[in-house]
Amino acid sequence: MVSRSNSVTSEAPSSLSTERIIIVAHMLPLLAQRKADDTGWTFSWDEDSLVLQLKDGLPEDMELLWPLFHYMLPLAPDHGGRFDRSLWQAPFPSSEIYRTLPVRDEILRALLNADLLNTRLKRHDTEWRIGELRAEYAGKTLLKQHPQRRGKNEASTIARRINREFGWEGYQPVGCVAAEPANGASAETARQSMLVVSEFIGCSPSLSGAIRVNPWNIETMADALNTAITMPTAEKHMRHEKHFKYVSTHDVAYWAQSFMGDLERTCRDHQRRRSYGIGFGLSFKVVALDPNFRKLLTEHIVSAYGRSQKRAILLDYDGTMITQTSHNKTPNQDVITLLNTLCNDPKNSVFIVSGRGRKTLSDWFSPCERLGIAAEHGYYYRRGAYVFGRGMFLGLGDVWEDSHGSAGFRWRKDEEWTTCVSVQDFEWKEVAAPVMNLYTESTDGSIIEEKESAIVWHYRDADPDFGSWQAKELLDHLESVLANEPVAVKSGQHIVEVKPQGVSKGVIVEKLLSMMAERGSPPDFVLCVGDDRSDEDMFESIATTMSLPPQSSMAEVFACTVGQKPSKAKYYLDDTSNVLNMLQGNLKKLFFVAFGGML
Ligand SMILES: O=P(O)(O)OC[C@H]1O[C@H](O[C@H]2O[C@H](CO)[C@@H](O)[C@H](O)[C@H]2O)[C@H](O)[C@@H](O)[C@@H]1O
Repeated sequence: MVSRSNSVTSEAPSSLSTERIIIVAHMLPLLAQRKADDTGWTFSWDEDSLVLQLKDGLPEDMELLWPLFHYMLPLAPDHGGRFDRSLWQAPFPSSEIYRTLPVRDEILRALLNADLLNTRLKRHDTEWRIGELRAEYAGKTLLKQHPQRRGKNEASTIARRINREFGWEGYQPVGCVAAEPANGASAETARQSMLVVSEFIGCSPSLSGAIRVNPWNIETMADALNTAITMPTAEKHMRHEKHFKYVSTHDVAYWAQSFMGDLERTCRDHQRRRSYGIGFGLSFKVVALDPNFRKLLTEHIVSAYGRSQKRAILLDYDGTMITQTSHNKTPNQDVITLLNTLCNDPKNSVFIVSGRGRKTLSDWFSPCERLGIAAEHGYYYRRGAYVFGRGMFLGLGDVWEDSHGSAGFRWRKDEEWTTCVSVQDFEWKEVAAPVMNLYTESTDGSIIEEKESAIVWHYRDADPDFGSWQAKELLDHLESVLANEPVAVKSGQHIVEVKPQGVSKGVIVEKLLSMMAERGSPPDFVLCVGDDRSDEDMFESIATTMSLPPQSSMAEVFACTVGQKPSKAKYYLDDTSNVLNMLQGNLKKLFFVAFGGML
């Protein structure tokens, strides 16, 4: 709280009597410093700032509260990053002001640590603004602009009634009101009352029959009042009915209940979850993870791997087999050798499941004879020749029998590509491309990649903040212009992609697993590793597919994300080198076991 100095601390203003508080300038930026003992914050401003000028004009018995708690409250969930029921309900500064705040990063980070955010105008802010508007309007403009309304005193009659009922000495909530002649305030009149609301108040979008105005534009405000007064009665009835229906079903109890319900739902799993602080400095964040979410260690997987006879190994490429930041994305010799070693085990069916194009992937993985590839998020996949038993050719995939008589299923690189869904119409590309071009023009460092089934906007080399800002805009823009097209607009690692509906890594993985089962080789071991949002579709689909027949009920499933983050996968590995080590570690351990510990 502030009294006569130009600094303020973050202690709660509990002793203040609300009648003596004046709220001002809640959009003014401050200098903020964390206290040396880390118990809170100190905020201050320049001697000649507007806050002090305002304070100087106050009567002696008034105190000035700069509503610091608007900014301090959000810092609360940041303390220790604990997940109590933290909720934040306070006005948020406009983006122009927010950008100038010295503590903007801390505020944002703390907000992200809250369980629920609800930003609405509080009552005292509204009152403060009403006060300003009253002074500005003083009831003059409607009558000046619409002289035909002069001499009619219905507005002031209603205003007097409301002021009598809701005002107090020195405070009159209504200076001028929009309404038809009161006619004895009958029920009939009430059913045709009109609303003129500020576009800035929270309920404005909910009241669809109201006339919305920018209250700072006196002329449009006057026009709106006039429109409200002169509107045909039938239309007023219709608008009133809408409002009546809405407010009688969405009353205070409804909002309170729905708000508390949201909070309950968000916090339901808190007792079970474990919170981790991840990262340093400004990239520090707290994530709440399922207690069963754990690091995938070789010992978790190696015995299941050893026991199994038909393994499906599904690997994403970018961010999983190669780091997202490396300039040269071509797989190195270690990756090729590892994949070949995996593929050469007749018990393994190994797939790369990637968003990349089929040409790139088949060039890169040409040394891997037996590797299955799903390209463009599974739109294309490469089928192998199907050989039943030893050497009998059937034409789809490759089933073999080893010396112990167990059957397997493998892919061959020289086979035809096929598509997982049939897409006839790519005309939407002509709508999407010009929109992407606009964003490429205005975002230095961004480029467009045209794939066979999809178009991708890349912004990895753009300014990081501006790039992700533009990506959000582009996503919205594309979703609206392509709303009636059979496409999905998705964001990924520094990309925004438009692809045909029904194409996802989840769909192709389901297809691959089902094909193995249909051909008599349901996998009894599934390992799936990926880092990106598109890989979450694989994790979800594996969980569903493997829980249903004809899949083996004994199958062991290891879905693993790269990076410790909320995921549908049960396991995580920290980075790509962890992934490669895990795969190599498995192979080494098995080799070691197979050769009686002679490695
Ligand atoms: O499914 P993935 O194997 O993870 O592939 C997804 C996308 O990979 C490519 O983009 C990625 O690499 C780019 C650099 O080569 C990088 O700028 C981008 O941020 C990465 O996401 C590919 O170009 C996309 O088409 C794939 O969807």
